[in-house]
Amino acid sequence: MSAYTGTKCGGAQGGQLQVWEATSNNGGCSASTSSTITILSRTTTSPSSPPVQSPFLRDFPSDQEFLEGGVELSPTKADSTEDFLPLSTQPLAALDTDAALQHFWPSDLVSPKALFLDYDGTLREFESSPELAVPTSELMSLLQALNDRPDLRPHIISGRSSEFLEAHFGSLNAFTLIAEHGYHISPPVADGDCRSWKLWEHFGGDANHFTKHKNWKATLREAMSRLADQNPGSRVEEKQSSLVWHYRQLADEAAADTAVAKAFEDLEQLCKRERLQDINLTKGHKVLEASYRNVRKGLVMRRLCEEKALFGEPYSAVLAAGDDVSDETMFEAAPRDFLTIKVGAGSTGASLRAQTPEELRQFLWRLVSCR
Ligand SMILES: O=P(O)(O)OC[C@H]1O[C@H](O[C@H]2O[C@H](CO)[C@@H](O)[C@H](O)[C@H]2O)[C@H](O)[C@@H](O)[C@@H]1O
Repeated sequence: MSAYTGTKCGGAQGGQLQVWEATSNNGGCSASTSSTITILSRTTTSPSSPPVQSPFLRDFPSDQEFLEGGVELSPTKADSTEDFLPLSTQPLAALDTDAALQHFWPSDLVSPKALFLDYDGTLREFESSPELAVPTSELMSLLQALNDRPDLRPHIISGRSSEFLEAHFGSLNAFTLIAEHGYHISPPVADGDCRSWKLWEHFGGDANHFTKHKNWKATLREAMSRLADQNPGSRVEEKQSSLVWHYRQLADEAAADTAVAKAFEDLEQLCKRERLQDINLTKGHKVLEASYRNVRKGLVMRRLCEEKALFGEPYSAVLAAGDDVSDETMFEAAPRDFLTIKVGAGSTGASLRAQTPEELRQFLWRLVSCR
């Protein structure tokens, strides 16, 4: 297992490190190259070893403190990854043997292992409306068990609001909670302490405080409300950095598909007309979501992994699981030896697939029990 890390001025330890230039397992194509450079600090990096441009980080604002790209400490193990997982997506059962699991999830290392877990459709089955999809007691026991393992660094990385995540998972003090696809982040706290939330901006990302989102939201809110009126049963959910049109409750599926295709086109046109350039329109599971373009789960996951490494605590393994379009950004940003798990049907860049949230939860219970 290679620890995926990054470097930051003053944070990286000196020595020979392996730079991961470009790795993607998207669509089953993994292309990675690596080169060795000596890193002391950004200012001492030799001009003959320029910062490596990573395709996953190119949307970051110019953050001079970060060397773009990641650092792989033990590339030899990554090379043998394909012995365990071919490039195409495999059933999660491919990790049934202890040897395969050990490769991605070693139990003999002192460095912690991180989990980036999406919520709706991944940890928890869908419901007809967001209010109904609260965590079950079985899910809470699983999350508590992950929380209690000192060698794990669990994260919930969700499209849900910070209020929802805090209300249901705030007491899981070892968890990092990531709301609205990365717009808000709440780091772990000491047991019993209150949580605080920071904008993605504070982690080097470009979030823009929500007051700056007022204009585009005003325009799209009106259009989405019209959609809800025209399609009885559908509704609009508003979060700080996004607007979501939910249509799960439209009974006539064929009519819903037509309405959704038209709605997507209309909203796209509206964004063009009004020059709402920073807005991403995505089709998720029975939702159309308009959100701020520079906040994406993949960027956030990668930056948080890098930050740990920069401060001398690289993860020995990382698992990312999700079911939807927003989770694909995590799979795209993940080096090949991250454990990436798509939940449910549909095309994916993940290495593994669990058929249902239930199957994923069983797998997580297995991780809880291995020492
Ligand atoms: O990133 P996630 O944790 O997967 O959140 C994505 C969206 O989840 C919610 O909507 C989804 O779950 C609802 C409850 O099961 C379901 O009714 C809806 O059809 C799903 O799309 C949530 O309401 C959104 O805000 C999140 O962006």
